[in-house]
Amino acid sequence: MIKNDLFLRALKGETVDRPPVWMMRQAGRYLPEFMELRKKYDFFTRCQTPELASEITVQPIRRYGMDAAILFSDILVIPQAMDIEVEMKPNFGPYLPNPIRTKEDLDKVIVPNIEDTLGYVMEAITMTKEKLNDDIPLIGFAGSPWTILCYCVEGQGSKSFDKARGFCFTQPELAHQLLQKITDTTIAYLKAKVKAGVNAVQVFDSWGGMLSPTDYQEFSWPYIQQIVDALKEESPVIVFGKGCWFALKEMAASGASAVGVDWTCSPQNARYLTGGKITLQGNFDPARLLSPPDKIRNMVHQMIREFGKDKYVVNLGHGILPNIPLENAKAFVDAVKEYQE
Ligand SMILES: Cc1c2[nH]c(c1CCC(=O)O)Cc1[nH]c(c(CCC(=O)O)c1C)Cc1[nH]c(c(CCC(=O)O)c1C)Cc1[nH]c(c(C)c1CCC(=O)O)C2
Repeated sequence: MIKNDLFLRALKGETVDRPPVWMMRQAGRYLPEFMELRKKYDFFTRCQTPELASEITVQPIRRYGMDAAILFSDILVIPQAMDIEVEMKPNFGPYLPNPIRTKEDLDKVIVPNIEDTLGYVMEAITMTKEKLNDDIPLIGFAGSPWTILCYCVEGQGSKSFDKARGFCFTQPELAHQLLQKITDTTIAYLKAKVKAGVNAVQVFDSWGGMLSPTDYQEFSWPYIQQIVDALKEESPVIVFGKGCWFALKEMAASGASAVGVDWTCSPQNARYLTGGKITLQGNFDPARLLSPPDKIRNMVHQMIREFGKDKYVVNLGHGILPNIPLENAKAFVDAVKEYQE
């Protein structure tokens, strides 16, 4: 039994005194105690060493007391496990030296055995659960197949992922084969995470908003739906798509427990588009955490009033920025905890 189960209750749509709060990318981005570890260990060493990954996961909890923890890892451990080389270059971000562009490239991509390739993630979950001591739930995550394809084809981050979209539109059969391999791997991976102890899973479709609504229905949504179908009996699933307000209706009807919203969609519009029944998560503009703490407090209270305190998880509309002052992140979490109707 989890002592503070506010987050899990909100995912079930139960009535709560105040909504739960956590922040996307809360682990490993802006905390000084994280920057210390970052100096000593490279990125994938941090991911692959359960002692480090679990420590980084609980750092923000110790400091701010969020209502849920998210496991420190990365969405790109999936292509890595599929035999696609992934590097994390300092001051550059992800770099995949052999991107997938042809049938020959695709044929080399495997659907791996999860225990053999990603067993270290399960060990990190076990160790994190021990550290959390059942105080709060632990969230596991994966990228959406489309978002993973973006990196596999582009070979690096991008403002518009033109090569990835071009690959889908010139070689759609190959694109669908790659998306299916990623989906099969992701389903096995998330099931293993649930078995290892995570209490909910979130699918990040960070680049879904790069697609037109029509192309989204072809290249992103069906694969997320497969993941929801495969996981929903075993765990609550949160679906988050950046820039995907046009897909909120499908997301709400998918069987997911909650739907993430970014800050370009108002709470009222998000409730309208999702039909008012499903739990929503979001949607504070991450750059708004640069406002003074008093302003943050007022804006958070306003946001809760607009979403409503029930069927709601307070979060940012995307990941926290690395340059957010510590007291501003604290003001965000505290504002939720002091909220009263
Ligand atoms: C698109 C995406 C990635 N990774 C992720 C996404 C989806 C969420 C989103 O849209 O923000 C998800 C992610 N990445 C990381 C987490 C861990 C948990 C957490 O941050 O709360 C999570 C949930 C650690 C990380 N992943 C990465 C870092 C920074 C690198 C480092 O610490 O050396 C961390 C802490 C590297 C990474 N990984 C990725 C990029 C683009 C980068 C470089 C830029 C950046 O800092 O975000 C891919």
